Amino acid sequence: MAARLAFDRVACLRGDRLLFEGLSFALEAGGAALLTGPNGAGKSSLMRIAAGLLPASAGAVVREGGAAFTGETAALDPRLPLAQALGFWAKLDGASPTDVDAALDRMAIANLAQVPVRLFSTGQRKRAAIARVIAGRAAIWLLDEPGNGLDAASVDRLAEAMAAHRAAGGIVVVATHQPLALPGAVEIALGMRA
Ligand SMILES: Nc1ncnc2c1ncn2[C@@H]1O[C@H](COP(=O)(O)OP(=O)(O)OP(=O)(O)O)[C@@H](O)[C@H]1O
Repeated sequence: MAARLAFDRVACLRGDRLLFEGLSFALEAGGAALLTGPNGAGKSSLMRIAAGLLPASAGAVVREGGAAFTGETAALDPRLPLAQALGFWAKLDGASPTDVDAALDRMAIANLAQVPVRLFSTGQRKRAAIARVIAGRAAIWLLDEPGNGLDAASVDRLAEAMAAHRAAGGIVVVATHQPLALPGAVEIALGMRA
C-alpha cells in the first residue's frame, strides 16, 4: 500500500481564530500519529485538512493514497440495515462485499448486519463507523475519537485493526482524549492559543 502524509508548516485559521501554525510532520507507510489537545484546539480541523476537506490557511500538505475520515457524523443511513448501509459506501469506495464482511467481523458486529442502523447503541454506531473505514481500503485512516463509547473488547479490536492496517503499509492518524495503543506514533499536541 503506497501511503504518505506530510504537513509542511501548515496553519489553520477558522473564523478569526488561528488554531495552529507552523505545523510540520511526515508519516510514511506504516506510520501513525496521535493527536492530542483540549476541546477546540483544532484536532478535527487538522484531520479535515489532512483529508482534503478543508484548505490549509498556509503551508503545504502532501497526501499519497486515499483518505478515510470518521468524524462525529459518520454518514451511515439510519434507515438501512447495517450490511446495506455499509454496502452503499463500499460501492463508492470500490470495496467488495467480502471487504464489508471482513470489516464486520473485525469489529464483531456481523450479528447486526440485518439490524437498521437507527436501532444501534452509541458504541455499536461507533463500531459501524470504524467498520466503514476498514472496509473502504483507504491507505490513510483519519480517526476522530474512535474510542469514544467503545467497551474494552471493542477498544482492543480497534487497536488490532489499526495495527493490521499499519502492517499492510497504511497510515493511521488518531485524535483522542483517551489512551489508545498506537506503538511508535508521532505525538502531535495542539494547545489552546489566546
Ligand atoms: N466552520 C467553522 N468556522 C469557524 N470556526 C469553526 C468552524 N468549525 C470549527 N470551528 C472552530 O474551530 C475550533 C477548533 O475546532 P475543532 O473541532 O477542530 O477542535 P477539536 O480539537 O477537534 O475539539 P474537540 O476535542 O472538542 O473535538 C473551535 O473553536 C471551533 O468552534
